[in-house]
Amino acid sequence: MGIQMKALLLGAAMAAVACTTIIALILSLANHQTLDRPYLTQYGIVFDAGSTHTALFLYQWLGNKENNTGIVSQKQSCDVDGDGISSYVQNPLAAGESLKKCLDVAKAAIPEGERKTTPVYLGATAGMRLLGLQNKSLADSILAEVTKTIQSYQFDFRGARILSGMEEGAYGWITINYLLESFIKHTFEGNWIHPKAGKILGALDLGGSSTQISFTPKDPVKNPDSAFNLQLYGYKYELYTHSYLCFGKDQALRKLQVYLHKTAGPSPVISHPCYHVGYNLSLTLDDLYNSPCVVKPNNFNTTATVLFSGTGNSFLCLSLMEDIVNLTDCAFSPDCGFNGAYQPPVNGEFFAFSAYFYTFDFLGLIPKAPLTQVLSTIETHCNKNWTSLTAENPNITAKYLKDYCASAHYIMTILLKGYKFNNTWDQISFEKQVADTDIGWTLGYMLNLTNMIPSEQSRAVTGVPHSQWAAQIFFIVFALFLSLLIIAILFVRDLSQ
Ligand SMILES: Nc1ncnc2c1ncn2[C@@H]1O[C@H](COP(=O)(O)OP(=O)(O)O)[C@@H](O)[C@H]1O
Ligand SMILES: [Ca+2]
Repeated sequence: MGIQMKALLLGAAMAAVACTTIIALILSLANHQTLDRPYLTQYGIVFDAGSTHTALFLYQWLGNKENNTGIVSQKQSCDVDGDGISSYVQNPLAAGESLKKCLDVAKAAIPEGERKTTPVYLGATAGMRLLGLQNKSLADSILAEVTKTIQSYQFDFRGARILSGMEEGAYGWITINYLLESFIKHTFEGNWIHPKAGKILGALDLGGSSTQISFTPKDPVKNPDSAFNLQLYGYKYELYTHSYLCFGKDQALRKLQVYLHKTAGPSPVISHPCYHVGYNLSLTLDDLYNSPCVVKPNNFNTTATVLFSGTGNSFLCLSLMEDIVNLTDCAFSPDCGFNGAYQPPVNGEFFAFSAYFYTFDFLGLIPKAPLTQVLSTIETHCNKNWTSLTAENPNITAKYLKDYCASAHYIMTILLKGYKFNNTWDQISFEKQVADTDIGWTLGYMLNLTNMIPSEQSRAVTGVPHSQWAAQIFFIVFALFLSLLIIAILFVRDLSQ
């Protein structure tokens, strides 16, 4: 081949490489720009109206009119002052008022033009579930008041309602697996792939009034009351989920106080093995029995008081837990949780959040610790006297500090003996957040109600995140440079021959 022909071929090759690169760059830039323009950031708000307190979560994602499937993250959260909305039985109006501070925070965080299209949901959990069972009209009037307050803001209000226990469990499971990209994974090359089925995580949520367990069992769920079927990104999941009403941390510890009261003698001073030595708690019988989760004695004197006096006996505290958690009666044996509930054997890894996390975080056992260390840490903690415990933890409110010993033993009882993690303890991680987003049911709830998790895979393609766009550009430039280098080397070698 003549020198002229070689030069011509070389020129053509270089032009081809340059053209391809320019086209790829333009396509990449166009893709990047449609997704990264600030006005395409969309927002969504969910209130978690829990039994002990309400929190607002503000989510954001990049989206456009045609494709509402951007990657969702938490922009901000806000704690509502005061107790949960179910505590406003005497003054439902004030339940509505209590939300204003956080609604103002959200309003300030969302650009004015986006507020009208920002969906707002309020979901209430076990506190309102219990109130609804006791007095439906009172629960409805609280929901009506929170509705009025949210409607007075210029957001797109989409309703305030009480979630069922199954929904609460399933949405927590969706949140975790969405954040961990277990349903669909965004690869470096820009594709969405279905990760290995084995990487789906289970969810363990310990609230104040109820507790949920949700996971995909190895075998089909045998009890239809606990099966939750989902189709996400073209894949079907059969979830086992169960919510134990009245077995949240606070209601369980209330059951324990009532058990101690009912089994104690006539003395108004009752020993409490889960309370620290030196800690005393005085309660009227009205307060003690003021819960739909306990059975009131006949004709009791509501104004009489009892004094729970801490004895700091870790062993006794643990054994008492089996008096409030029924581990024996079950019609589905051996497929049982606790309290007679059906449960297939636990499967895979789990994230434990909410009060599971708070308790283990306080004890320094996060994200996971060997079982022997967990047991010895709990014992050491329970044996501390109240004076030294409060001195060691000046910034922790007594409201929580008094209960970490009892909560820890309650947690160990339901995890090891209730759900039967006794051989799979190392599969549980105690977590609060994934990718700066809180773990709870709220994100899963919003993703579901805004149809942001398509059931078919075809709609799953979303925007290209900035980091990936940068990587694409880098590779294109690098490929161009490499091609030119190779061509130049060939050319120089040819000339010198
Ligand atoms: N810092 C903390 N330390 C210990 N427990 C906490 C802390 N913050 C919250 N909790 C507990 O987390 C639980 C939250 O439950 P919540 O969501 O209000 O109820 P539910 O989910 O049953 O409606 C409560 O038991 C509360 O006491
Ligand atoms: Ca909760």
